[in-house]
Amino acid sequence: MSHPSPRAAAAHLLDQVLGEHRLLSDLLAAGALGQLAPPDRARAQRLVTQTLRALERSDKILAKHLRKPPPLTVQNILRLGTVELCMGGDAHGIVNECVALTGASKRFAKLKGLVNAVLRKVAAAGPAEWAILRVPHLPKWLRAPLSEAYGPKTVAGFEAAHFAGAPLDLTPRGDAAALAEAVGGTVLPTGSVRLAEAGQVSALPGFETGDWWVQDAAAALPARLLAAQPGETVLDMCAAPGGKTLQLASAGAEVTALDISDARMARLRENLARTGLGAALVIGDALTHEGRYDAILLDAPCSATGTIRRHPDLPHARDGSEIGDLIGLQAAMLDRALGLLKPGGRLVYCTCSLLPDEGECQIEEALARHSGLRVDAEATALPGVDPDWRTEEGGFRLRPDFWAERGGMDGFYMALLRM
Ligand SMILES: C[S@@+](CC[C@H](N)C(=O)[O-])C[C@H]1O[C@@H](n2cnc3c(N)ncnc32)[C@H](O)[C@@H]1O
Repeated sequence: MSHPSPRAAAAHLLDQVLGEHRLLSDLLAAGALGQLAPPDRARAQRLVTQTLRALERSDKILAKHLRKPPPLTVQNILRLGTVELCMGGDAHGIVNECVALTGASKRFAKLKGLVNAVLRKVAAAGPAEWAILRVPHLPKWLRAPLSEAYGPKTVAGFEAAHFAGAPLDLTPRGDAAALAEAVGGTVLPTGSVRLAEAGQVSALPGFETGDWWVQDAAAALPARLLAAQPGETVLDMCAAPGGKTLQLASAGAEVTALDISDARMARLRENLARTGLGAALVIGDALTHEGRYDAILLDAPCSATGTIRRHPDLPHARDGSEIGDLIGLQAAMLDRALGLLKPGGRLVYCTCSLLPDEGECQIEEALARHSGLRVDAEATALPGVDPDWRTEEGGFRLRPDFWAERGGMDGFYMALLRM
């Protein structure tokens, strides 16, 4: 059986993201690139993410050469080819394969000539036009609420960070400096280790022995804020795939890792096995979970709008219509979690969202609902954390435009609550 080329696989993924509004992470987890060898898989993934990041630019360039948009599949082949051509790819190979991809389908074969003619024009003039086009904007459903919350200048900074993509961050299990030396990375002020180029993660030194795990520097901070102590009982309430569970377990806490998704829990199990760390795994609903804990980490399901650097499909696959339900779920989970704390217990609430409705506002509203609840603002004075990141209600807000010179960070909100 012949395997698809990385370009063919990337074009098919674009069809599913842009036509069926599927998330790339779901498609990949379901084995969308399973037929490809690891280097081809990495190449297909790179092609699709760079095309999604630059969609606005490619559409602008293509619009000059098309009287009306072709069917989505052909449009996606053209987008893929345009982005590759404008980013310095080999014109001959790109044009030929895009024409062949169009011809591979009976339905679209008649458009081979169009694809050939358009991409030849793009190859000639596209790269110069590309260089002067603006940084792609977020779609309106997200740009409007972000502009209202942060102002248009800050949102432009987010967009620049999204367009630049993300480096690879590792959370060390032991000494950060030793890990940085072993993998050729740098130690960030908050203790994560950053590599400019991801490469093949499983080939990095210390992968097999579980000396580190992949986790954005921003995502590593909620567990540091909770500061679990050896022997404490800690519930990681929405745990999978488990970056934060690993941090809590490596601090010596007795961790219960709860998540509703069987498939995501399987990844948590693999991560624990690789690192040799221990946690009790429970597949279940946070809203009905019982127990009593010294500390709880609630990394609630959210719009994930803080992770667009890494997931450029999200603004295109989503339209914001699910956010209202997510906000309701987050508040219900927060209330449930507070009821599971032992007297004097503490809870970190966090979301990888840029929307204040899923962060700052959740805390303000929880404080209004629960008398005796307070935010521990002093706890945000963690090593490497910039005081400017602190927010009025006592938590902190991380943004993709922070640390721009170092390669940015994911957007995140977090606060430590005490009963
Ligand atoms: C933001 S992710 C968690 C990421 C994780 N904490 C980490 O650091 O790797 C949110 C998780 O919430 C889980 N989830 C969604 N609804 C849930 C529910 N009702 N009960 C428990 N888990 C739920 C999802 O399956 C998802 O894994």
